[in-house]
Amino acid sequence: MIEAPVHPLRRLWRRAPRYRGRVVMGTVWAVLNQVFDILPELLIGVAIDVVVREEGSFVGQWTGIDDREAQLFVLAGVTAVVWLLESLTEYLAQRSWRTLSQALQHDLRMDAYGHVQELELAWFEDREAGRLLTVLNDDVNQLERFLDVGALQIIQTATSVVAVGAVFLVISPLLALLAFLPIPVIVGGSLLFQRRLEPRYAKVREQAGRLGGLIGGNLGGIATIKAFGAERRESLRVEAASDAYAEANRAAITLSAAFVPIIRVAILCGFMVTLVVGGHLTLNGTLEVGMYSVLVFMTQRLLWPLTRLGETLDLYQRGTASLRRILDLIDAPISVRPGARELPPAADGERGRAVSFDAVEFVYRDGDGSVRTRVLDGLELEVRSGETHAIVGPTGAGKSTVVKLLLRLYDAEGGTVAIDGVPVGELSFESLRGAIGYVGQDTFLFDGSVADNLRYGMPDATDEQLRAAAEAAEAHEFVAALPHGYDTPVGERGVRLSGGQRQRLTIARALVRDPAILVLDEATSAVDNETEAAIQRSLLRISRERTTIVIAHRLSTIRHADRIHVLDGGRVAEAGTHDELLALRGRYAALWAVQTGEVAQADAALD
Ligand SMILES: Nc1ncnc2c1ncn2[C@@H]1O[C@H](COP(=O)(O)OP(=O)(O)OP(=O)(O)O)[C@@H](O)[C@H]1O
Repeated sequence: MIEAPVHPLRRLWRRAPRYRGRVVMGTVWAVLNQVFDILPELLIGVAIDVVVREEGSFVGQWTGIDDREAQLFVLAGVTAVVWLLESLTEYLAQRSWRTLSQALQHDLRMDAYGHVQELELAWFEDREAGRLLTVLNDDVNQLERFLDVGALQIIQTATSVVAVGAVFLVISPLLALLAFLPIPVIVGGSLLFQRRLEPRYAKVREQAGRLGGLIGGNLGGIATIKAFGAERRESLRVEAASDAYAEANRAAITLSAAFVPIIRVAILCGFMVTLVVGGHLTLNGTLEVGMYSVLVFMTQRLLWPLTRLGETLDLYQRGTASLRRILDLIDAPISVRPGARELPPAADGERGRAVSFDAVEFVYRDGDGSVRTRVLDGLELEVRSGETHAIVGPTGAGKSTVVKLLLRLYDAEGGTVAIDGVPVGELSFESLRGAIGYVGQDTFLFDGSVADNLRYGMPDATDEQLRAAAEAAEAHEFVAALPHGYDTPVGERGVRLSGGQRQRLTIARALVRDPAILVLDEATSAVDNETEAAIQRSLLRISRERTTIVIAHRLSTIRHADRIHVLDGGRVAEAGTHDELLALRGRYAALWAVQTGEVAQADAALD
């Protein structure tokens, strides 16, 4: 049996018990406010009653005051008190709902963002960052609007229908029946509207997400767009997405705009019935004049707020559609969860940690679990503490994947990845990732100063530690020459620095934490010869004190490694020192011949 989906408001109610008291209080203020809001209209009827009925008036009987002038003063006093109470409860209701909506939108945004950060990398690969941004911003704002305005409107409308209905019933059950006749039509029509509007709003949100995703992606890749002269093409794509968004909105608006005029007709019928039938009853003496005027006013009170039902349902629709997306994001299951263990203290005199891959299997999968790419198939690899190992192999062999499994950016599907014998899955993320200094292919820097970026993995690092790390990565010299030294802003993603400078800073950033294991994934792939030589020199220095794993295409950079693993077909095809591998005359020897051969040919061409 398929379980019916739980309504998003119910899901919210269940997950936010700390807000329940505030929702109840906000509702109480809103109900009281509506009651005080209706009372002045009753008082108008009472005033007319004073003028028409002389001594026998309601106020006269109730207070025992005969003088009609005095009766009017009493009435004015009561009116003043009612108005004051109406204003006060209005203030309290508004304040309750608005502060509630602020607190809730903040919490939901933070819950969603916090949860998204916990999700594994594979989850992000199936989604566009811009779409997530839309949920975290637009959807949260939409919900805020509903709580600010819509929730209050719903409570107020419901209260006024019930309160006015009660007054009608007391005064004239016949007229109550007649005045209420349009209500089923209005409510039924509204619900019908709502049902037809819902898919249209879902489409609007969907298109907003697509548009956000496209623009976010384009702004991130603006340099590539410019380099390929693709501005016009991208403008057209954004235009198409923006058109689709406007079109989706148009479809929703066409329907929602028709709502109020249709409801007005129903209200007109109810109003005319009260006017004519009530007037008739008054003329033949069945109904007091004061009562008649109360009922005419009350019909307005009863039916007019229902014209807002369309707008309210609009807010409700948008709000719940957004809430569903936010809650779905918060409830997205996390599949790569941290363990609870800490790494045991390093053995005496050991500066590094041992790393091992034992029969490791790994497959990249699509969101539905189907195989996208089979990468590792029984990988065996061991790095002893303090040694420097290199992983080489043809492009796409799975070298980067190996280190991503070590960092647990993904989880292996079979076999064990371990540090000092402890499977990485059992370690807390702090312990695991705190032990590893990772320099990826993508030299991502954050908007901030050089020092901010260096401190990223260790916020309380001293200036001396930053400088030592920068020196080890041969970055100190160029940083010192920047206009503000370590305080120079690097720009978003480090755009104000050269590729080589960024590369050296990312190495320094990893070193600030003095990690037991240093992982360099193609750290010299995008740099000039001078930078490569600088990184080579610093590598020799920094790798002495820790375990180092280097992934490299240029074999010259890793020829001094303690051991080189040649990855092919999902496993280590050959392993040994540079000399041993050359002697083997296998894959490595062939790769080496190609690379050195190229150098020899280039040299020959230059001669
Ligand atoms: N997120 C991903 N989703 C699906 N397939 C992926 C993903 N990342 C990598 N792959 C695929 O997995 C294989 C191994 O990728 P990996 O990046 O580990 O290779 P590599 O040996 O580091 O390559 P290179 O030397 O080009 O950097 C490749 O075929 C790649 O296309």
